[in-house]
Amino acid sequence: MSENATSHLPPHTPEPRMPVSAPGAPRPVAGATTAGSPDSPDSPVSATARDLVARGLVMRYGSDSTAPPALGGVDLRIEAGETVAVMGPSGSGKTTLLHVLAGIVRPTEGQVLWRGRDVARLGDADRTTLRRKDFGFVFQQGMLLPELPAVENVALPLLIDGTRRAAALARAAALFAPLGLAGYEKRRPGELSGGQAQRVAIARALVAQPGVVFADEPTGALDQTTSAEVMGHLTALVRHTGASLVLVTHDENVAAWCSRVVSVRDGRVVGDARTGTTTLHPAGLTTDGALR
Ligand SMILES: Nc1ncnc2c1ncn2[C@@H]1O[C@H](COP(=O)(O)OP(=O)(O)OP(=O)(O)O)[C@@H](O)[C@H]1O
Repeated sequence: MSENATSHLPPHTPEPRMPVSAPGAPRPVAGATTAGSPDSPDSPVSATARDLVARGLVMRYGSDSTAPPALGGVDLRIEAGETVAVMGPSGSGKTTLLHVLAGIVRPTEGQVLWRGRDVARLGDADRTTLRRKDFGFVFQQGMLLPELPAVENVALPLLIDGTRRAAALARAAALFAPLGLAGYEKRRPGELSGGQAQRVAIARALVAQPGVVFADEPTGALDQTTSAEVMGHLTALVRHTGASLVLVTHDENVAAWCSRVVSVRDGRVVGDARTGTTTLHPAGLTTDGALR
């Protein structure tokens, strides 16, 4: 990512308030510090309208009230600009938590507050609009439309939202150089490597400048080197746009790119730690945590 390339990006909000670390490998999660009381969803400390707040989330699939719930009472505040990895054993509720926070499924109990509204209680149409305008998504398999060129895949959220075609394609194309994809705009997904396809998916998730990006095992299908490259691009771009990131992963190397790690077990949050990580681009182009 070059400075010239990033200058094509949309205007961005100020960088999040994180300590700065040197470029290079991300810091290990083992060096994490325990998050303090400001993370309590009820804490007024540093609360902003762009925080995503979960209160008392309970999720039961099906009607058996005696079965253990997938979420057993989750309270969480994700501050604007934070990059949060959600970790935990298989079946612990990570994906359920991500889906509830993103308004993909409704919780059995509890609230998800975003910009003064309870996402969990919005009607279907409002939740769909919210997911389209305010939230971006990256999944393990990029879920790109195979028949469309990469740039049209990226432009899709804007086109669906009514942006004129030329403007949508221009905004989409502006993301290719920062993601190291210059020249790949017209390739179809089948003509891209796994890592390139995931970078296209990242561009699509960010093109509408969402407030929160949700990513479920975004590098789960990639090797370690490609995974690090994709995570570098994802976290750098998210921070550049001022969005928050909520990322589900099993991989500590992936979690280490995030500024905070939330551990989930049996549907409950059992750990919450700051890693101190900020923008760590693989190319080491920044020394102050900012993309220019
Ligand atoms: N659609 C569903 N219907 C019924 N039960 C479900 C559904 N989705 C998840 N569950 C159950 O909810 C619990 C939590 O599942 P979830 O997928 O959230 O866990 P996870 O931590 O993301 O797991 P993994 O790491 O294996 O993806 C599990 O017991 C799972 O079987």
